[in-house]
Amino acid sequence: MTDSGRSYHTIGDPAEVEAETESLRDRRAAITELGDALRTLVEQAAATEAPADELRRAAALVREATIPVGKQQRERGQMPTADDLLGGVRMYNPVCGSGSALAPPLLIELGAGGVTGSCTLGLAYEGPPMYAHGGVSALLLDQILGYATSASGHPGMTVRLDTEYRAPVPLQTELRLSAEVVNVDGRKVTARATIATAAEPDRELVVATGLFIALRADQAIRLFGTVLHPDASNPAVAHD
Ligand SMILES: CCCCCCCCCCCC(=O)SCCNC(=O)CCNC(=O)[C@H](O)C(C)(C)COP(=O)(O)OP(=O)(O)OC[C@H]1O[C@@H](n2cnc3c(N)ncnc32)[C@H](O)[C@@H]1OP(=O)(O)O
Repeated sequence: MTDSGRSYHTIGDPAEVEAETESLRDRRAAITELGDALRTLVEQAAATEAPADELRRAAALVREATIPVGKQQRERGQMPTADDLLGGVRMYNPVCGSGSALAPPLLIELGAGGVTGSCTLGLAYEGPPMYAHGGVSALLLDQILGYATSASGHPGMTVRLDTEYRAPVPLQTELRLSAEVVNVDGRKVTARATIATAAEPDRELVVATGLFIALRADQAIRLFGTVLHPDASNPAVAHD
């Protein structure tokens, strides 16, 4: 991989490939390190009771931190160079990505017949006092439903998400999510997912049913062509 990280699917000397792999691993570790620091910042900023002068000092430090991070930015049509779209590596996914300050992150594992997830939501995700915002629950559920449909061999896009809030989701509490595909009808895939606490995994706090539609080839190309099929029109592809 080049230092700029623009191309790591290279074929060549094994030693060089190993070095590239190590470089990619190191960059992903650094992205995760920054993500961890940002998550701590976001959580502490949501919980802070510090006085105004301390908050202004912190704001100045954060503004300074944006300088090195902002130096090399990608465009919308470019995948992050640390990602592996087909391999399922999405470093900045806002639910699972270890590089995303927005992601709790949700850790997802593939299991027999479905997928399970775990995370703990801090005060930054608060909706009703002490409990998670309902939109955050829907976000987690949409993601794990998407994983379940993909893992079953029927990837698609969400066209409908029905969410039933049975009890509030507590913050600062280890959560367990699970999802499984319940029906496949041509391009339409239906899956069910739940949120519970780790302490009471059978007590369903939020239950969602998602309808996913598998994209036709022409739709996939129309929506994602530049990133799925890199060519000369794709600014994400290095031509140097
Ligand atoms: C391991 C790695 C993991 C990786 C895991 C990654 C997980 C990511 C999870 C995140 C998922 C997302 O957020 S996805 C982002 C949010 N979703 C979107 O932006 C999707 C926006 N929607 C669309 O672009 C479009 O609806 C398409 C392209 C998906 C489908 O369009 P289409 O092909 O024209 O579909 P269309 O003919 O209208 O409908 C096909 C069939 O579905 C039905 N249908 C369509 N919409 C609905 C609906 N809302 N409610 C009920 N039924 C519907 C129609 O009646 C029809 O049934 P019949 O007549 O055939 O019976």
